[in-house]
Amino acid sequence: MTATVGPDQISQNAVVSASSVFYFLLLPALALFYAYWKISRRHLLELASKIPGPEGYPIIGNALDFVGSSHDIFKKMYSRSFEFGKIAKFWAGPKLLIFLIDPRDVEIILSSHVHIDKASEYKFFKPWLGDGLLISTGQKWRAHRKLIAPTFHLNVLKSFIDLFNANSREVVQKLKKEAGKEFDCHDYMSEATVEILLETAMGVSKKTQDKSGYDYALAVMKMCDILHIRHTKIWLRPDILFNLTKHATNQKGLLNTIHSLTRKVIKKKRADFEKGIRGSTAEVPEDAKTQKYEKNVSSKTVVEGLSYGQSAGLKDDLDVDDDVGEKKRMAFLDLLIEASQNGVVINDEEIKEQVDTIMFEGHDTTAAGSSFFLSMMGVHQDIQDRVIQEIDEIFGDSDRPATFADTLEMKYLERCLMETLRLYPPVPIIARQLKQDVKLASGDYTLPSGATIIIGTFKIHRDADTYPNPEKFDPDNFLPERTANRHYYSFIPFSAGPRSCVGRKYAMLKLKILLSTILRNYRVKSNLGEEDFKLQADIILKRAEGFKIKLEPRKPLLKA
Ligand code: HEM
Repeated sequence: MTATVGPDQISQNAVVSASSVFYFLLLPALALFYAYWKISRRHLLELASKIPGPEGYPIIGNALDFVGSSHDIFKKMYSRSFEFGKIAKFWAGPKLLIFLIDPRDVEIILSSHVHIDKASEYKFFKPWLGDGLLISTGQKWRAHRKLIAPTFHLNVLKSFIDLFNANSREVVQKLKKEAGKEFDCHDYMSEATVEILLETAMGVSKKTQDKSGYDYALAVMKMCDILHIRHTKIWLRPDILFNLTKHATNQKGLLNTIHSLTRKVIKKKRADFEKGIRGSTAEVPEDAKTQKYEKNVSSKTVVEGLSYGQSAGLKDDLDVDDDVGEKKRMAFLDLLIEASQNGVVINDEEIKEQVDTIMFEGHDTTAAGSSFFLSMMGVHQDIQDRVIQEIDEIFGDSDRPATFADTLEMKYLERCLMETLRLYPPVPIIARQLKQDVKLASGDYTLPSGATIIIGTFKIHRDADTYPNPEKFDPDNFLPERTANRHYYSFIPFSAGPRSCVGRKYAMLKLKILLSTILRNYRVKSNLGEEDFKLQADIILKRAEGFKIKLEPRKPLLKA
């Protein structure tokens, strides 16, 4: 009997033989790809083998070091940092991470106009910040940096002083209800920094938003949690896996909250622009205006060997000569809207990306910096006494607003702020992707092209070779005679070089006014010591337990 073969059987056989061919070809293809991958990495592996670092497991490398809560990971990485010298490598799976601590090596990377590419980890910011200043690179970054840096020039910042005062006074009023109780000051600092940014750099009233600045700040904090999860849990890095998780759904909702505020801000500013309105439309109460108190001050920017958050010896594009005198410069969003009219330098989508970038970079960092400062005042009562004494000498019994000249007199407060940024830098690490080999200055090491370089700001700031007794809060670390003897790159809370923080001067000026206004009205207390702080670094350095302080009113409160 002859067996007959039906059409179904024929097509089944065809499928089987096609898949056999596929697997027959797939295996050699995979083997070839693996061989190519190994050969292409030979150079990287060879140079990496000369760099000290912990032993890792096959395939996953040292990825297990990144398991645990945000606080556990931070604690583990910091304690491991003492096992090695000033350079150490880690393997996050196949990815080579090299930590740099020596300021001479850090200078080579940060001062370079070549090594400006951000590490691939920054790509998780893309759905949020697009190609904004923080993550863009190449020609786009150069053109936009050139456009944006002048909008944070000191002459523009001086025009924000009244708004800094008005908003700081509102914080003092809002804090009234917390007097005498333990509470988390970060909530108040976040809300205030968002609202100050809206009224100054964005030039719109904070009433433009339906909700409070706190809702935006909360969405940003939750977004940072998600990004941190993707950085540390390497299996969540591919979009295809991430999109299957609840984090992806949460991210969608959070980005909606964040982007709806930025869209509203831009719409309002455009409408003002079309009506011929320029500058901030936020209202300043009469008693927060400084004009009648402002003395004639020189436009020098350097105070006691420091230039707004970095060593005076370091210069960047924010330190352009003040020769232009009082020449009018434009605030951030005004200038962007005007530049977009010609459509050459920046388009509408790019404006949105830059607004999102400034709103994020400008608020979460400063909220953390000010919360750590208040925590330090609470812990170190003797140091707080000296800050309060300096402020009382400047203002006496008057409740007048702080002028630019006053901020130059706040020398001890400035040293305390620097010391806070040294011990608790809001951006604890900076990461760059190398596109060519780099020879280091500190020893016979060469960083291979393709490696991710981690500038360990937190660790650099606590290096005993630079700072005697490095874990002690000591504002005298910033006395001119001490800063003069230090390597410029041993204090880099705002990064340094061509990609330094564009908001450095803005942040320092605003923080001086905000913090002095709070301390003119309250004394800070704390039940906890620094040893109780549980640090975590989900993008921005925070206290995992919250920034818990207590406030005691000092005298009748400033008028709102
Ligand atoms: C205490 C407050 C602040 C700290 C500690 C801080 C720190 C930093 C650091 C370390 C970087 C480099 C990040 C990196 O390379 O990954 C940076 C970049 C940046 N910051 Fe800040 N920042 C602060 C406040 C601000 C403010 C107030 C603004 C704007 C109003 C701002 C806008 C930016 C922008 C746009 C960049 C990207 C610059 C570029 O790549 O060209 N920052 N900041």
